[in-house]
Amino acid sequence: MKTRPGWTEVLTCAEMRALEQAAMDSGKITGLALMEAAGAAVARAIQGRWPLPGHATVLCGPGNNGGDGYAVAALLARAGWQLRVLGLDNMPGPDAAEMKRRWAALGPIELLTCDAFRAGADSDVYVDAIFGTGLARPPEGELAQIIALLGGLGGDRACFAQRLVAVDCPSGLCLDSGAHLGRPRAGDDRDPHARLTVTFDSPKPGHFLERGPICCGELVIADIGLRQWRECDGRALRPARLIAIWPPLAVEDCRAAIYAPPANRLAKQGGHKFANGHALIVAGPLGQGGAARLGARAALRIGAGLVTLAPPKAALIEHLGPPDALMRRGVDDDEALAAMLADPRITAVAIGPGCGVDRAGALLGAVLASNRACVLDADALTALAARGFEGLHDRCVLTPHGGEFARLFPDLDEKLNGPPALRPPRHGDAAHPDPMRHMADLHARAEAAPQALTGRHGPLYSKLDAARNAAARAGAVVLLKGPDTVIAAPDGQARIHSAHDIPWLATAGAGDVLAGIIAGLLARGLPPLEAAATGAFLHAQAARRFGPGLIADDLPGQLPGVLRDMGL
Ligand SMILES: NC(=O)C1=CN([C@@H]2O[C@H](COP(=O)(O)OP(=O)(O)OC[C@H]3O[C@@H](n4cnc5c(N)ncnc54)[C@H](OP(=O)(O)O)[C@@H]3O)[C@@H](O)[C@H]2O)[C@@H](O)CC1
Ligand SMILES: Nc1ncnc2c1ncn2[C@@H]1O[C@H](COP(=O)(O)OP(=O)(O)O)[C@@H](O)[C@H]1O
Ligand SMILES: [K+]
Repeated sequence: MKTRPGWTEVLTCAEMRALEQAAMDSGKITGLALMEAAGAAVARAIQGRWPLPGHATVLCGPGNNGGDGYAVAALLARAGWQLRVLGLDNMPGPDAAEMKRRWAALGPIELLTCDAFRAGADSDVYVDAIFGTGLARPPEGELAQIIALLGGLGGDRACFAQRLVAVDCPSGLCLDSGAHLGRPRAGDDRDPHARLTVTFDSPKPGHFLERGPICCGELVIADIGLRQWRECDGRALRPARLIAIWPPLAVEDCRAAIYAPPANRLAKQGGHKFANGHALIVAGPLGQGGAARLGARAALRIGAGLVTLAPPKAALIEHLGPPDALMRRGVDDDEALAAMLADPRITAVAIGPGCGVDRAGALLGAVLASNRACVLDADALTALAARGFEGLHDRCVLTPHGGEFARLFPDLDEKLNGPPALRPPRHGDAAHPDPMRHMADLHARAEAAPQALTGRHGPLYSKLDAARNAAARAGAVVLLKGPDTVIAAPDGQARIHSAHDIPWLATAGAGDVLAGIIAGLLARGLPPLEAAATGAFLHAQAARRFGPGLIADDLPGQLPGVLRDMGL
């Protein structure tokens, strides 16, 4: 798969383990060196934010995450910090054991118990190195109570939130799903909230999904020496099936994507407006035209060469106002729509916003039969749920919010929102005898059957799993909305866009604008996955640029500024 520069690659926990194992097996890099680099990255991040040495409490768990903790403690102590280290009396793996031994030469290790933790003096910084990517089941007993203490149970939240530094993740967070194991999926007050999370090599899905962005605080992605190895020896391992759109890093990519010459066959018409495509936005009956108009305006602003709004003839009168650039044509039934779509210059269709379920159901067949790139949103999704997926193709983009997703894919929604389905105890991914082969197998399986990959990654069924399964089943791109928007293609490729920083985007009509932006990008010839992912990013950027107080009508007008801010 071609990865464009500027996108941040995301690795599942299994992929991360396989990568580390392959690097170690190559003989070019040792586990101890990786752990030293990980510890150094965390210590550096702490010293960058607390420049004067102070008092730190480091909580070390039973595995390699704990090993990182001992490494951090040793480095901070050497830098003049006063340390208090709490750990377990188990025998960790060899690298963590070595780090523990090194720390033990510098200072004591108290047993990690609730009482000991509570009894200690107040610290400037608390380092959470209890669990990282190896969390396999909900924390229990003493460790669960300590994690709850970190969450600020008893009104201490503010006390910890500003002082908690998480190694890889706040403990208890599942780095594949972004949910806390053993806690309500929506999160509760006991989830630890870090000021800062330092992760290694690549972010994991859980940093962006569900509770992840809320609980991780500032996210630092530290190179621990795997980058160089990956670029040389590890090329074949490129696990780029999953890519996050992360606003600061996506800019270059959007520039390429939007202003690359349209890939559609009309490109040969050079600078003609048709070279930028023609988007058709289907509208609904009289009195319900606002949603489609919002979409049409967005499609124009994002650069579709022409945009036609198609309400029933009787509703044309509702659309007499601006923008004058918008064309209007009455379409009463599927025959009229099919006749209109016989014009090959129409390069994309959006149907659903304000359409009415009956009208959407009546017109859906003509949209799909035209084989055009299309966005199916709102009422078209409800109609689709009743009609079934027949006729969908790989240039369709479905844009459900959670409720529409549940109507379309009730069983997947049940898995996502029902009682958490824990995977059996660890897969032993890292212990695979041939990690190179293992990574290749993971990806070969995903090529053959994308759904085979899901459920293997983490203890919990994630929003990413759900979107991938849905896309594979529908044979279309699925964009599952929310503060974390997941976009998945039938071949298993996926993107994540995190919009936790812009809660004001959750406003009536915002989804209609998104449908219009994606339709405009499709009309311009962007492939469906790129149109959906780039659209989600630009939509969110428009909301960021406007700020609180936003209503959906404000979004299209922000798009020129968003493009300008990106230097376009
Ligand atoms: N070389 C490398 O690989 C590098 C790794 N790095 C670091 O290692 C971290 C991953 O290390 P990890 O795989 O050892 O997992 P970790 O998160 O420490 O926890 C696993 C331990 O916890 C246990 N356990 C799990 N759930 C439990 C529960 N509910 N309650 C109680 N116990 C539970 C589990 O036991 P088990 O499931 O086998 O019974 C196991 O003992 C990663 O996040 C990064 O920080 C970096 O240094 C870079 C180099
Ligand atoms: N909490 C949130 N923070 C940021 N964005 C959100 C949040 N919740 C929803 N969104 C985004 O707001 C938009 C709402 O779309 P949708 O639910 O279709 O609304 P409507 O049907 O009113 O247009 C989507 O782009 C979604 O991803
Ligand atoms: K941790």
